[in-house]
Amino acid sequence: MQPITLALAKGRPAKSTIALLEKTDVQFNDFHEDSRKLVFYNSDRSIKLLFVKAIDVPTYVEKGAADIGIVGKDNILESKADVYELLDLKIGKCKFAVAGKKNYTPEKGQLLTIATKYPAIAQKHFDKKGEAIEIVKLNGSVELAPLIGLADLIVDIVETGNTLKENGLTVLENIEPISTRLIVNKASFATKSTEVQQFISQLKSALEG
Ligand SMILES: Nc1ncnc2c1ncn2[C@@H]1O[C@H](COP(=O)(O)OP(=O)(O)OP(=O)(O)O)[C@@H](O)[C@H]1O
Ligand SMILES: O=P(O)(O)OC[C@H]1O[C@H](OP(=O)(O)OP(=O)(O)O)[C@H](O)[C@@H]1O
Repeated sequence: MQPITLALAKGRPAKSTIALLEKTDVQFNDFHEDSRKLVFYNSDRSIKLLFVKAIDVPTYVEKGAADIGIVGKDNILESKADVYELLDLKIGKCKFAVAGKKNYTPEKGQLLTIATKYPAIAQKHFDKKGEAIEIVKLNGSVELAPLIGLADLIVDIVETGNTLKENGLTVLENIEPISTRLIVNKASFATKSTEVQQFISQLKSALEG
């Protein structure tokens, strides 16, 4: 058996992912999501875990720095990485949506300004609809943009809807559902097929059990 490297996204879904792994034979004994350590090993050192920023996970996997990645679909879509997506872990569930002020209606022929942390996803959504937009890239608190006239609308993650509600905004259009996914490097899928398949089947059993 060859060792495999797993890139796990920091952030909200990390705890649930580790809890899922704990239902398999894969245990990272000294792992803690608040740890400042970035590299962990399972007990027989057959799996090396890299604990990295979510948006970087698809890059680690595409470039072969990790064989497998566990990360939100939002980051997979935004990175446009060329990887295989093989399993939905059904955790970290939320969705992408276009949101804005209630009853927002643009002027005819108006070039919409969209604030978002996810420019590639926003661009793709409006390209599909054949609508030209201008993007304002923000790194957080995106809901503020329509309130202060920085943008007409936002493209962002919605989970409970509380952030929109508390800021007087509403979902105007659903884009697509998001959850945590398992991705695999294309070369590793061929060269480490046994190890990758074994890891995936363990996770599948944990998900079903
Ligand atoms: N309400 C939510 N808001 C944002 N992300 C969510 C939410 N619910 C689930 N997720 C998932 O959690 C991931 C982000 O978690 P979190 O916001 O903790 O990350 P982060 O490390 O703070 O990210 P960033 O550095 O981009 O702010 C997303 O990639 C998404 O897949
Ligand atoms: O529908 P809700 O349950 O309210 O969750 C959605 C909110 O959570 C995320 O923000 P996050 O907390 O990551 O903060 P940020 O604005 O700094 O990105 C997301 O960008 C929304 O703002």
